[in-house]
Amino acid sequence: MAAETAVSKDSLHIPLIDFSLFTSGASTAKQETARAVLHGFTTAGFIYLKNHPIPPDVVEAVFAQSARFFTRPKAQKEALAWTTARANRGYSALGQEKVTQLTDRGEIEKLRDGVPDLKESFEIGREGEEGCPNQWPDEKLYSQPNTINGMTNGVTNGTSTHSTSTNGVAHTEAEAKEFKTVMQDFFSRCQSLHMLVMRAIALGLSLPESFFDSYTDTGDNTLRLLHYPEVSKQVFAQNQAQVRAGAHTDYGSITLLFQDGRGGLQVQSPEGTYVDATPIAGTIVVNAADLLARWSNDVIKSTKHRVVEPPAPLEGEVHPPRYSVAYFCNPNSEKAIDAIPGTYEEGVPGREKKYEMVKSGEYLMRRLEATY
Ligand SMILES: O=C(O)CCC(=O)C(=O)O
Ligand SMILES: [Fe+2]
Repeated sequence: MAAETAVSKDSLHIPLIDFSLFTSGASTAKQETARAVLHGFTTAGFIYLKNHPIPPDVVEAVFAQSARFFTRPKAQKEALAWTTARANRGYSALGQEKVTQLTDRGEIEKLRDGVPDLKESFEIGREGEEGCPNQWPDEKLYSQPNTINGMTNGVTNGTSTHSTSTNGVAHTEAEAKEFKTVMQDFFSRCQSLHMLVMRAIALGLSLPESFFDSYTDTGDNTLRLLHYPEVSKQVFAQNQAQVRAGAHTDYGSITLLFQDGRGGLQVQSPEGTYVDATPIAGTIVVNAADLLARWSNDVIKSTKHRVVEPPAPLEGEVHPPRYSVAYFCNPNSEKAIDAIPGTYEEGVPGREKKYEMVKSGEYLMRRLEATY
């Protein structure tokens, strides 16, 4: 059987799918798996994948590098700051981004001032995109000794052995290079997985398996490392509205979400309640996002989700930090996105095409500009 169940509550049923049956199964199993993937996206908007092509040690290395990155002194992280929606790369401090469904800037500002999200993040985009360099620590922090010398936190100024320290543990230039290597490798593995999941969707929709390939091969995607710092239980107790990340939908085609074991991710059920999307070791949570919902004439669902106080019983007063890694996939930015064949029928009431054609990159930019 292709699918077990990962989450089942309040009419929200998120399947747990053995993806190896799609990537290397016999043709019947492959077809069934493709249907299960599509079914998950047209009902819950979410699936969990196990036996996927990204090896556990690769994911572990990404989490280790991410945790280490966030221990860098604040001044260094700020030297790698996220700058513009067009670039969409770099570091965002706690409370800077408020993910929300609102598009009015004034309303977003008000929200942000009220209850900031308790998280910091670092975003990495496709390498080599004209005018949008990644904010790699080895390039930005170590190549110009003066930049780093001006910072408040300890830096050893040697000619070839620049290192930076937090809590006595040095961040070396070699380590910064290793960070880049690990993230670039992971980025391309996730890019390939995006293509595979889109192939499963194509097959599930009875389209040629390669239907989406020319939409997904550039890799105009964003890798986001997320750190939700440790937080006292009191913070949640004192403010009912306090969350680690506010309820939102994602913008692009799909998101690949890797979470640690802490918990706190919740998905909105058809009944409107928020249901725990409990971590399952070795799996990837994959959700459909807004542009894919639009592209599929809303056959596929982009479901709201959020990150709240972890549900696990807590010893002591402080919730430990939580780390997650989200890989936001988008159709190639220059592609025109118009309803997928078979998801609409002109002249059939309730089945008409609902949306105008939109350019992928322009759609994403509009959404990002409203968020930051
Ligand atoms: O940290 C998580 O588990 C979810 C993050 C998320 O939904 C996002 O960054 O869009
Ligand atoms: Fe999200």
